[in-house]
Amino acid sequence: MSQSFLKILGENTKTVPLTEFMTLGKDTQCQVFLESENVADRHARIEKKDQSYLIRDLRTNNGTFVNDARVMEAFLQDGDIIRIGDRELIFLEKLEETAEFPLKSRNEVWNQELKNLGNVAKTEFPVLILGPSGTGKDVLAQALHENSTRKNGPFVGVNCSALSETLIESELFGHVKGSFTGAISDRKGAFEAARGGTLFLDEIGDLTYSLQAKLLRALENNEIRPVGADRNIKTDVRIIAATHQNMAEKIREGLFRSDLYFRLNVVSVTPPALILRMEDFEELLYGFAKKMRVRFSFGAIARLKKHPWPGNIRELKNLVTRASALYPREHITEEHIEKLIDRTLIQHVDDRVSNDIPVIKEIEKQMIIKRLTANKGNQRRTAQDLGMPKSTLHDRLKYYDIDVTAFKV
Ligand SMILES: Nc1ncnc2c1ncn2[C@@H]1O[C@H](COP(=O)(O)OP(=O)(O)OP(=O)(O)O)[C@@H](O)[C@H]1O
Repeated sequence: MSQSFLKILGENTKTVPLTEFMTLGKDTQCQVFLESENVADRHARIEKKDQSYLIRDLRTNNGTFVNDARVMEAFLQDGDIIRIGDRELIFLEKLEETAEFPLKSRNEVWNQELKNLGNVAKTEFPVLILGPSGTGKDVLAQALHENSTRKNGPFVGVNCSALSETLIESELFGHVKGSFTGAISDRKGAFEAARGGTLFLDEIGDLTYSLQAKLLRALENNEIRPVGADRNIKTDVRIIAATHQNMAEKIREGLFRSDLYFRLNVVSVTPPALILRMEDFEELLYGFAKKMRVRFSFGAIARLKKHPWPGNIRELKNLVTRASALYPREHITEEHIEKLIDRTLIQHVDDRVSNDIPVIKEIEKQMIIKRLTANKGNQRRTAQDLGMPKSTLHDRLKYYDIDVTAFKV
């Protein structure tokens, strides 16, 4: 029998290989340490019997559950869900093969998330892509589609902020002739157009409240009703949604329905701001420069690296496009850069970008917390992983009020 594993679900899901004999509980001596109030010190035991694994409850009050049935002992089968107190674990006979994902990063944290997306892509789960403008949410949505089992079906994108309420409703669900002024013939909506494929709902945070209710109904029942129609149509789409808005804030302000948010947010991913993944900067720059046939001097690149990139990858791409248009066949130097940098974004900090700043901070905070957790509070390794000097990490910890001792085990 090949190596079996236990996947411990939770905020920091981890997978541990099973040995001949393991105890599970909240005593730190347990091989599988489960920190939770409803878990007994020594709660259950898993032992290898012949070629199988047997789980035994250690006479606890709360009990041990396998696939929702309380058990005193049970042989485990691949995919069984074990519940102990409020912790859930999955028994895996072998690890799933990791599906490749075409997007990669030199930033270790982001690269790990991209790797996980290879597996996410293969599922039917909705994905919510959050984060600042220009970070590649659209690119990510397309990559998810192209690596899904629906890749031979259509990828249909709808920008939920671009049109009036009536037009968006018709854009999403379609309409029948005469249902509103201008509806001169029947029209299929995006749900229909994306049948068998992926529907990408961009700027979902801008969807009006009444359309949020209609979208929720469509997702819950897998059916839609075109505007003016008297019958529903079954749908067959995978949903990917994206927004640069701070959704927690929108929900708090009563502008976004939490029930729709939870439907969309089965898996969420936040591409980091460019400034937080500068390890990728040169590769991105060279990629754009090659396509647009411009060359940058070392001095120019050094100058570009000092720029804060509030418009993220889009801003970088635009700068290279501007360079190729303004200085064709020239070698771009530091002097050119001063003229090429888009100061409107830095000086006036337009509304979208200023709205993004809390999001950027939240992403940075979450990245720091993730690395501190993985490194058990080790600041040197955390700073190294995040590609920042230790002194910067200290400043950030103070700024975000993160207590490092909480991560030490
Ligand atoms: N990894 C990448 N490699 C190359 N180009 C990229 C990458 N990610 C994004 N881009 C380019 O950057 C630009 C912005 O990307 P995209 O439109 O996906 O961002 P976005 O986060 O969806 O922006 P918005 O929130 O404004 O819709 C696009 O021109 C895209 O082609």
